[in-house]
Amino acid sequence: MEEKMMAPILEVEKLSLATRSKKKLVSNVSFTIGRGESMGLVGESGSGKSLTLRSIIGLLPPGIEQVSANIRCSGRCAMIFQDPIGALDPLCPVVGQLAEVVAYNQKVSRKASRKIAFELLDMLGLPASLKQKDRYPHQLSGGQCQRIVIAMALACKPDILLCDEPTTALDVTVQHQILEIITRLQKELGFAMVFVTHNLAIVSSMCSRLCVMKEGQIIERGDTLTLLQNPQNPYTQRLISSVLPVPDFERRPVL
Ligand SMILES: Nc1ncnc2c1ncn2[C@@H]1O[C@H](COP(=O)(O)OP(=O)(O)OP(=O)(O)O)[C@@H](O)[C@H]1O
Repeated sequence: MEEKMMAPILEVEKLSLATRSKKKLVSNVSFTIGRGESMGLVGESGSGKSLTLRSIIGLLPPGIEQVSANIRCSGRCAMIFQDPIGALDPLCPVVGQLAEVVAYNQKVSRKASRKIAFELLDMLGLPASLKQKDRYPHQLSGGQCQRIVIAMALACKPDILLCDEPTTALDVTVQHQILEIITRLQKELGFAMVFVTHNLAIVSSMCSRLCVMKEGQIIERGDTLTLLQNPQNPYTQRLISSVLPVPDFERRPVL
């Protein structure tokens, strides 16, 4: 089923990627994202989700080549990676790093960039103490580092945010807080989103549309809830049936 069209902010047409030795990694991936829209990208490990996102932002790893693609992005694009600590420079205090991203992207003075960085700290619920004493990434928790990374992405004033499993490395309660922050910010700032995850509960609550990838191709796509309720492709059916149900503690017999 082809997706419904809003004013597109991103169009990916026939994206194919391969290694230098011509091993196909992503084949003919196409999708369109409307302004403010959220699309989930799910599928087995190694199916090409991360490489698809990296292609859009032009950050393919060395050794991977774009064989074909027509990518049209009519706005600013930012990306949040899976490993927040790895995404930060370990040798540079975090507020300094954030201010640098602000200064570079918003073309403002050093002083103004620090002020904007402080506003972003507040927006992301980071400790006010960071304003008095900056800290290195290893001195923050994983959740705090991911908030810094999100703040950096927002400093680019993105029209589209690419999220590559942004909560996978975090514990479940922090995952929930980060997802709430992303949802709130999307409502406030109106950016579109492509959200890569293995978690179908996350896509069902955050994404109106869903693409399922397998072996480098999109094998099924559609409105998220319709697709999850009525998957057509046998792989999607297996993916959905492999989700563990929440235990029904009420009915569990007392041992
Ligand atoms: N730098 C690289 N060099 C060679 N092959 C790579 C490289 N990075 C990824 N690949 C291969 O490309 C394919 C797609 O990888 P990708 O990281 O996009 O998968 P993914 O769907 O995001 O997986 P996961 O859910 O585990 O993150 C995989 O077969 C992977 O082994």
